[in-house]
Amino acid sequence: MSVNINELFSSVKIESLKGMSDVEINNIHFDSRKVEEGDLFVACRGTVSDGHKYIASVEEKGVKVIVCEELPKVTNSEITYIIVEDSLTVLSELAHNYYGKPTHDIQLVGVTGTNGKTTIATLLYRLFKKLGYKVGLLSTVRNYVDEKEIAATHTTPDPLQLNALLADMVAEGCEFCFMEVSSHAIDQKRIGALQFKGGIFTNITHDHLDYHKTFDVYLKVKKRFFDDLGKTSFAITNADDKNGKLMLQNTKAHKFLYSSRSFADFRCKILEKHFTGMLMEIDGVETWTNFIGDFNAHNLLAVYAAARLLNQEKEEVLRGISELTSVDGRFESIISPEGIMAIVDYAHTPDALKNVLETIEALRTRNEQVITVVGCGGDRDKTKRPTMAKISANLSDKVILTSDNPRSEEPDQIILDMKEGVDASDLRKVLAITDRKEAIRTAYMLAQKGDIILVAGKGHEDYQEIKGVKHHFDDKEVIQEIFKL
Ligand SMILES: CC(=O)N[C@H]1[C@@H](OP(=O)(O)OP(=O)(O)OC[C@H]2O[C@@H](n3ccc(=O)[nH]c3=O)[C@H](O)[C@@H]2O)O[C@H](CO)[C@@H](O)[C@@H]1O[C@H](C)C(=O)N[C@@H](C)C(=O)N[C@H](CCC(=O)O)C(=O)O
Ligand SMILES: Nc1ncnc2c1ncn2[C@@H]1O[C@H](COP(=O)(O)OP(=O)(O)OP(=O)(O)O)[C@@H](O)[C@H]1O
Ligand SMILES: N[C@H](CCC[C@H](N)C(=O)O)C(=O)O
Ligand SMILES: [Mg+2]
Repeated sequence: MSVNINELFSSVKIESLKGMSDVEINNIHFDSRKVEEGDLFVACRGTVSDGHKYIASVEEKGVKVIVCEELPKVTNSEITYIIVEDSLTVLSELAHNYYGKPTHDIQLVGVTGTNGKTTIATLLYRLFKKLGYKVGLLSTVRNYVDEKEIAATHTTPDPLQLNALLADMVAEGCEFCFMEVSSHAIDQKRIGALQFKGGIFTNITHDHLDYHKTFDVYLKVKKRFFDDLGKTSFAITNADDKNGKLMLQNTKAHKFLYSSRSFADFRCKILEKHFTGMLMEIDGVETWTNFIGDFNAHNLLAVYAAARLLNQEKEEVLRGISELTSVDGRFESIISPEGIMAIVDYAHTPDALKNVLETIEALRTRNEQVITVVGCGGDRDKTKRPTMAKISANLSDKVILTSDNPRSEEPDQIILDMKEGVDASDLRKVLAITDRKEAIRTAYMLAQKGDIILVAGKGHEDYQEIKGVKHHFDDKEVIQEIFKL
């Protein structure tokens, strides 16, 4: 596709320009390795490197236009240089323009928060499919352009992939798209130019402090998503989260609260809890749901609120919600022939782990043991390691500390970092087995009929990244093999 740069920059603030202003380009790239002759390159400053360092290499490849924050010392007269204040912001605008401003033709709803994004976005996608619409989904687990599945590499894709997917959805006739908005995506302006019909806030607890450094910065980054919503959008927040209301403090959007308490615009109550589901009262109507855990009651209420604000009929929405089932790797249970229950859950933050273990605790009927198998990812927030081990030991009868995705780190060191957090009185409950499969096998050997094994942290993931290499690994597959199912 060839595009004139005047069209491409129609909505973009340019600081200065050197070279021709009327040029046609083929593609936009922010990675020098992908640039081909006739393309436009946006030099972005990143967390590890700086795109400005690769300007010479894209010039050699025959790039036509370079967008940068500062001119290189030596410029090439055949190239147009466009100087901008912030390349990342401009990249997202160019991507949106290049793909025909897709969010002007689809109702886009973003979900942000530490936990619950995949659950809510996926359930909204499934609900709207049930309601008869063509729908798009952008999530950690997978992306969908209506029924066409596209593998996901990030929770929120980069601006080029993101807008290409949205344009695909528009071309396919999708009326709605539900997407996860990660804090990294807000900070890196991946979603910069998108026009959202609505935003949903789930909760904010400890995660990603490796990237954001402090909780306060993390909070402000999340809030920016709501600050930037337009006047005709809606913003829905969890009033039961300590920072729920703060998120909407400066938004121009119409504000709505969801909560288990009576003052909220959207309310729910849990009437009964079972291992197979919960009987809830949602907006005054008794509704059976196939989910368990107070956190899932909040997730379902957020789904309900968004569907209602997107003008869907109350009864149809509630009927649809009662038919929904759990999302891949989120509280999925597998029972062994002798009656041992394994639960696979993507809990990879302290709050998620606490919620899942408290949910299990609330459902325990006899003296079953709870055995938790858990690890923490390498090259990510190290400060959550001791807390996750402490929570596991506090709320389980036995804990096997193991590997998650160690990435480039030493697996045993991650386990040691975790173990530091275990209370002295709980140490006797804790084993350390580096190999995740062996850890799950040991949990099975320690378990008896009726016991519950929680395998936390990897959920839907089908790989384990050790020393930078991804190996096939799927918690559910491993459990099925060990259970001889
Ligand atoms: C830390 C982080 O988020 N990094 C993301 C960021 O990369 P970066 O800009 O920091 O990359 P960089 O290596 O510093 O390079 C700077 C610039 O130089 C360019 N470059 C670099 C090398 C080269 O040879 N040529 C070249 O042009 C790069 O393309 C880039 O534009 O921008 C890239 C494009 O959007 C992302 O792919 C990349 O995600 C990395 C791979 C990643 O692992 N991110 C994770 C942490 C992430 O984003 N996670 C969240 C989920 C979190 C949650 O669950 O809540 C997500 O949304 O997936
Ligand atoms: N509303 C919630 N509040 C707290 N914990 C939750 C909530 N919903 C889900 N969880 C827990 O968090 C885990 C991750 O849920 P989910 O994948 O929906 O979150 P996410 O926000 O998409 O995570 P990620 O940041 O990795 O994309 C679940 O497996 C469950 O343990
Ligand atoms: N979206 C999360 C995924 C963590 C999943 C866990 N299995 C790990 O690898 O650390 C993150 O980027 O922190
Ligand atoms: Mg997710």
